[in-house]
Parts: sequence; structure tokens; C-alpha cells
Amino acid sequence: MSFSFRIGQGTDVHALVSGRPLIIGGVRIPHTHGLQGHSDADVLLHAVTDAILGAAGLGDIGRHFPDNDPAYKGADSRLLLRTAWAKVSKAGWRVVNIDATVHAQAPRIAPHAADMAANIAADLDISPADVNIKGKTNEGLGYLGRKEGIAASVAALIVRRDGQ
Ligand SMILES: Nc1ccn([C@@H]2O[C@H](COP(=O)(O)O)[C@@H](O)[C@H]2O)c(=O)n1
Ligand SMILES: C[C@@]1(CO)OP(=O)(O)OP(=O)(O)OC[C@H]1O
Repeated sequence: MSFSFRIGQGTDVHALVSGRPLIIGGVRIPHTHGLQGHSDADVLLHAVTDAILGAAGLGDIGRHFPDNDPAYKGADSRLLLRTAWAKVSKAGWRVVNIDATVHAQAPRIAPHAADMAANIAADLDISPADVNIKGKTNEGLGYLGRKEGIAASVAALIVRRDGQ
């Protein structure tokens, strides 16, 4: 029996604005500002979605959920992630692990990392132990350091038994 492994990577960035809730990894975090976007602007889930789609060779989030489609206005990004995962798993893939970094000068990510990992693991049908979430400041530098936005970068490894 042989297996094929593929890696994918995803990145995303959204602007921080007042008057929006801050939702990262499906966790609503009390904060002065939230992320702007067509959907709920969950920067981490968008990067995870791109990473699994990329690993499977299925394009990107905008191809599957166009940001000019009214259907996705205010969309819950967990639903988008689950929909993308359904397409990837239909092609026979399983996720081995997810490693993610949220680039945020503020707020702190560490207190919420376990809840974010639990959400992502539930949506990808894996164990929370296979999802690692890290927070990093930008050391005050650039647009991230000025708290004008939050970015995320994600690596995903997927596996499929050959012949499927
Ligand atoms: N938004 C953030 C930023 C950082 N952390 C935690 O602090 C550690 C040090 O971060 P530096 O950017 O100063 O290297 C980092 O490893 C995280 O544990 C965080 O939780 N949230
Ligand atoms: C999530 C989608 C959904 O329309 O919109 P946004 O919330 O604007 O997010 P972005 O990462 O800029 O683009 C991807 C889109 O698919």
C-alpha cells in the first residue's frame, strides 16, 4: 500500500477597522477593532482554506467563494472552510496537520489558540493535537505593527492512499 503526500500554504490579510467584531479561527475575541471583509473576515480560516485547497490543487478561496457574490456577504468562514474541506475530502484526501501563524501586534493570540485549534480540527475532521496555532507581533514595524491589519500564514499537509 502506498500513499501520496501534498503540502499547501495559504496567506491572508484583512484591515482592522472600528465597528466590526474580531473573529479569528472562529473565535470572537473582545477587542477595540475588528477585521473588514466581504465575509466575517476570519483571516486565519481564510488562510487555512487556501492551504488545503492549494495542497489538493483545487485553486483558491476566491475561486470557490467569489468576494463579489452576495451569497457570501457576512458569511461565517467556518462554513466556507467546511465546504472547501468537503471538496478536498471528496477527492480522497485527509489532513495530516495544520501549522498556522497569526501576525497581530494586538490582541494576544495565545489565550485563544486552543479554541481556534479546536474549531479548525472539528471542521477538518482531525484531532486538535494536529492543529498548531501561533501568534506573532510584527515588532511594531509596518502596517501590521501599526495595528492597521492582521495577517495569517498557514501550512497544511494532506495524504491520500494511491489508487483512490
Ligand atoms: N499577537 C500575538 C503576538 C505574540 N504572541 C505570543 O508572544 C510571543 C512572542 O511574540 P513576538 O512577536 O514578540 O516574537 C509569541 O511566540 C506568542 O507566544 C501572541 O500570543 N499573540
Ligand atoms: C472570503 C471571501 C468570500 O467572498 O471574502 P472576504 O471576506 O473579502 O475575504 P478575502 O480573504 O479577502 O477573499 C476571499 C473571499 O472568498
